[in-house]
Amino acid sequence: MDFEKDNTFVTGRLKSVKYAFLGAVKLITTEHSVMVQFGIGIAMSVLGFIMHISATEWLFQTLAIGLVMSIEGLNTAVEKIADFIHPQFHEKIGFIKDIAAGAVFFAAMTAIAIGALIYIPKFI
Ligand SMILES: Nc1ncnc2c1ncn2[C@@H]1O[C@H](COP(=O)(O)OP(=O)(O)OP(=O)(O)O)[C@@H](O)[C@H]1O
Repeated sequence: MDFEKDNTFVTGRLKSVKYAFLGAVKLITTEHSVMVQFGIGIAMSVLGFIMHISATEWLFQTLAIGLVMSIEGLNTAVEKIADFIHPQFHEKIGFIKDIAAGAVFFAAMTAIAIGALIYIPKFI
């Protein structure tokens, strides 16, 4: 069955936002890795309120949470495409999945560094 694209400017954009929101809900409710990242994001936000972090610290923390969840979502999409186009073992599929996971690693290390810079001085 062909997918009919809505090319109207206003309704087309509104539908894109709706599909994007539904996609975010699908990510959070079906993907364990995204559930974990979402849970960590909520926990860090609660900690931010408890520790009364500054506006600048909120900016960096919010960016870090968004960065990790976005890259994790894209990594999940890459994994799904890879499994769809080639479910069997293939060296190149392994390489593609590894480098997509590597992108999550960069984002996660950045978030850990930001978290450490914000909270370690408050605990020592
Ligand atoms: N079809 C395949 N061919 C070759 N290697 C694969 C294949 N599928 C997975 N792998 C290897 O296994 C690793 C994990 O793949 P998988 O799809 O389970 O990702 P994951 O990060 O564990 O998934 P999830 O995010 O769902 O927990 C990949 O990074 C890759 O090295």
